[in-house]
Order: sequence, then structure tokens, then C-alpha cells
Amino acid sequence: MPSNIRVKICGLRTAADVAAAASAGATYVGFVFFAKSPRNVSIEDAKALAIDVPLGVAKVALVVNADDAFLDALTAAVPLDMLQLHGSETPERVAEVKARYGLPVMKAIGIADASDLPAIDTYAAVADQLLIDAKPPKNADLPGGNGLAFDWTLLADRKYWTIPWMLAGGLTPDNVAEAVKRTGTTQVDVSSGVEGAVGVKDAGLIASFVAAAKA
Ligand SMILES: O=C(O)c1ccccc1N[C@@H]1O[C@H](COP(=O)(O)O)[C@@H](O)[C@H]1O
Repeated sequence: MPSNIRVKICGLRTAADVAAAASAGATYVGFVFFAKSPRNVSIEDAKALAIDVPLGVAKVALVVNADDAFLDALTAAVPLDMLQLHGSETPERVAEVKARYGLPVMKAIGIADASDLPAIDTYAAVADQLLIDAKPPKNADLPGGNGLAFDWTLLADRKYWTIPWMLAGGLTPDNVAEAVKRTGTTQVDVSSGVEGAVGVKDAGLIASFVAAAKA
């Protein structure tokens, strides 16, 4: 019997991507607003894509250190269910974004080793959800979406924070079941692991990922 694991498919760029994620059983779909990303979409693109997202599937906008001008334009144009802050936003900025836009905020936290773990508690005090991702390599162009996993055993004793969280970073159809088992997470997020080429989603990999996560 399928489990209640919730899956977010991030970096969707086409109507076919949205259809693939929704029909596979994703709970969240993510749109990336970051110019350096191969998954970047414009506000106009996202507005059109959002229309295709079925009711019950949450639309998440991923932004990186976005200013109010950009977020004002984004939230005015696109019907969103959540904002994902994937840059170096401070806890104060997370609280400010939450208050200004009235949307749930998910803060991404990069983990490389145990010294990164205290940030989880810090942001748990202000965000609605956390995205626990691999820390990007120094000088990486992207703060996420690099297909890198971190040492999941770092989370082994820390399964329960006060707010919901998702596991991300280098997840694929082949390793997601093991990641769920090792970390105890109930939510997973993937981008490059369901692509046939960089920035190009593969409907078969999306279906396999969701099935494996829920198996
Ligand atoms: O996907 C991107 O291009 C991206 C750009 C900037 C910040 C975050 C990004 N992606 C997020 O990172 C996680 C992990 O990605 P991956 O599965 O390791 O490729 C992804 O789920 C997005 O939330």
C-alpha cells in the first residue's frame, strides 16, 4: 500500500512537466525564479503554467535572495501556495516575507556537516516549513539543484523538528526510498534527479521517483 510521503517536483518549465508531476501524484510543484538556473522561468511563464496545476497540488515559487519589488510582482501575477527561500535570507527576512505576503514560507538550509545543523532550529522558529538540502560547493553557480546529496546520517537522530520539513539534494528514483528510510522524512523534493538532460524534466523519471518515494 502506498505511503503518505509527499513529493515536490521542482524546476518545472512546461505544461507537460506540470502534467507529469500531477499525474504521478506530486503534492507540490516548484517553479524556479533564478536567472542563473537552467530551470529559470519568467513570471509570465509561471502565470501560464499555474493555470494547468490541478486543485490540490501546491504551487511553490523558489526564489534566491529576492527583493520586495520582485516578490510584489511575482505574488501579484501568479497564484501561489508557498514561497521557497533558497538563498542566504536571514531569519528576520524570512519573518518579513511571511508577514508581507501572507503565504507560507519554506526556508532552504544547506547541510554539509554537523556544524550546519543549528541553523535548522534557528529557522524553525520563523519559517512554516524547512527544506533540508545539500550545501552547494564553494563557488557553485546555483545554491541548489546541483544533484548533490549530503550525509543523511546527520539527520538520523533529529527526525522531529517543530515544523514540517522536506529532504532534498541529489535524490533520484534509485535512492529516494533509502533516503526516506534513513532520515524518517515524510516529504521529499527533487529537481535534477528527474531530468533526462540538464533543466529538462523526464516524465518517466518523475513517475518512477514518486512511485519509489511512496513505495
Ligand atoms: O533547481 C534549481 O535550479 C535551483 C536553483 C537555485 C536554488 C535551488 C534550486 N533547486 C532546489 O534544490 C533542490 C535540490 O536539487 P537537486 O534535486 O539536488 O537537483 C531542489 O529540489 C530544488 O528545491
